[in-house]
Amino acid sequence: MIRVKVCGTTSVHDAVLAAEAGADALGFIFAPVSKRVVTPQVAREAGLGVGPTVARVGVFLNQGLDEVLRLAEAARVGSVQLHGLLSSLYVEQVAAYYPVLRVVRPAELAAEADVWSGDPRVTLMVDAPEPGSGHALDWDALRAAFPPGAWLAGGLGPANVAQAIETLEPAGVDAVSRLETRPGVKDLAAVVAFVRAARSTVGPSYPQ
Ligand SMILES: O=C(O)c1ccccc1NCC(=O)[C@H](O)[C@H](O)COP(=O)(O)O
Repeated sequence: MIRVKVCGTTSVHDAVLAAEAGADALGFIFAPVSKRVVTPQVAREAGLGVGPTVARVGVFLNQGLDEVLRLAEAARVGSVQLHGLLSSLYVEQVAAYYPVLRVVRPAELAAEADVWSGDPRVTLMVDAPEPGSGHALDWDALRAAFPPGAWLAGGLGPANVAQAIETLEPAGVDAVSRLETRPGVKDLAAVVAFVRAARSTVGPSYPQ
């Protein structure tokens, strides 16, 4: 079944709302440059508010190993999502502590898929070059290179997520800007519609 992640959660209220809408995972952004940055304390409280079945993911952009591990621990997230220009060694070091969603641009996909193929600690997520920008990718152009098990992000929302899933069969989808009334504040109707639209698809045809 397709996994659905709602990113950019900045309050306990929005975390509960997304969980009730059926999200499998919530993203908490700890990159200081983001308009959706959240404190580890709020992320931790939000995690306690949604119960044990909703995964919590700490989201980072070009941040040092110590900072990633410190914030992830303080927030009690279960996995981390790594954006940016990062060495394989760095990703390995983080993966020694947390399962990693490694975010790659379309141009980097083939090389990164080679590096991480068969490594259960690292899952690829293909996203637009600027995270959280709402820019959709050219799914048809990605079709040949999209690896089984990878996730998809980039401009996904209620109106296009089903089409994206049908085209690329990702293992999971992730979105933020099309699910907000303003940066960092969730639009309940959009979150509900996004989860519903993703679930309306049949999901990946390969074994998970
Ligand atoms: O959204 C941000 O502000 C952000 C900033 C820095 C690093 C990551 C960020 N978001 C990460 C996400 O997982 C987004 O959901 C993903 O990039 C898709 O965003 P969108 O195209 O707006 O749906």
